[in-house]
Amino acid sequence: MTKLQVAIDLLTTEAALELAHKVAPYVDIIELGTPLIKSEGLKVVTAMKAAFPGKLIFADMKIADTGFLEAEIAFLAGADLVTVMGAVDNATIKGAVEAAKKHGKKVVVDTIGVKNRVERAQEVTAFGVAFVELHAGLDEQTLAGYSVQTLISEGKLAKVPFSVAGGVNIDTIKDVVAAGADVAVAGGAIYGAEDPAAAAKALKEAINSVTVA
Ligand SMILES: O=C(CO)[C@H](O)[C@H](O)COP(=O)(O)O
Repeated sequence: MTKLQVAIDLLTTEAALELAHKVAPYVDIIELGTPLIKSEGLKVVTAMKAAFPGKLIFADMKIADTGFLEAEIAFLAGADLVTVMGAVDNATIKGAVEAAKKHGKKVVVDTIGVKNRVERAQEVTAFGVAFVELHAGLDEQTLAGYSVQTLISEGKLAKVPFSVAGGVNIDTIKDVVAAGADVAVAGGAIYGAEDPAAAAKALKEAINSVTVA
């Protein structure tokens, strides 16, 4: 079953916790977005894990260097999953995976800016990462011609564990599930909704309505 991940791209711990309390019944993974972590520090990760010990806490660190060190500080703060950039040196990804093994946690590779996402997804999967995030960032999503369908097609081709992130919403989430994604990531479609709980519930129901062959 595809998991639903809420990406919290808000800027304060208070706002993040308030949103998480509304949507937690419908999501499997709570992501603390990169701007949130940069704004609040890793104490937001600690606060979220303390509030939701039964949820997977995803720290979107977007690690680009010192993979072991940066992954370890996020794991020690309470993260279950951390992101490392797919575009960086393999040594950084392998270092983060080593830290994950030491702490019994997981690494996700984020493919923002990667030219050949399918090939890179296959390469980094061999390093022992949990899954690869086929991802178009918030800036890329504003460019003319952007479509989340590109990421969905790449997921089908890659044949490795993957998530899709980049404007996933109620109109596209069933395609994400049908493509075999392990995780569907929704940020703006939840925190930007008038009723975030209703939006998260609808996304979860859409996931549940799809049976993957
Ligand atoms: O990691 C991110 C930006 O770098 C976002 O959290 C991710 O893209 C999901 O948010 P949205 O659904 O609004 O695109």
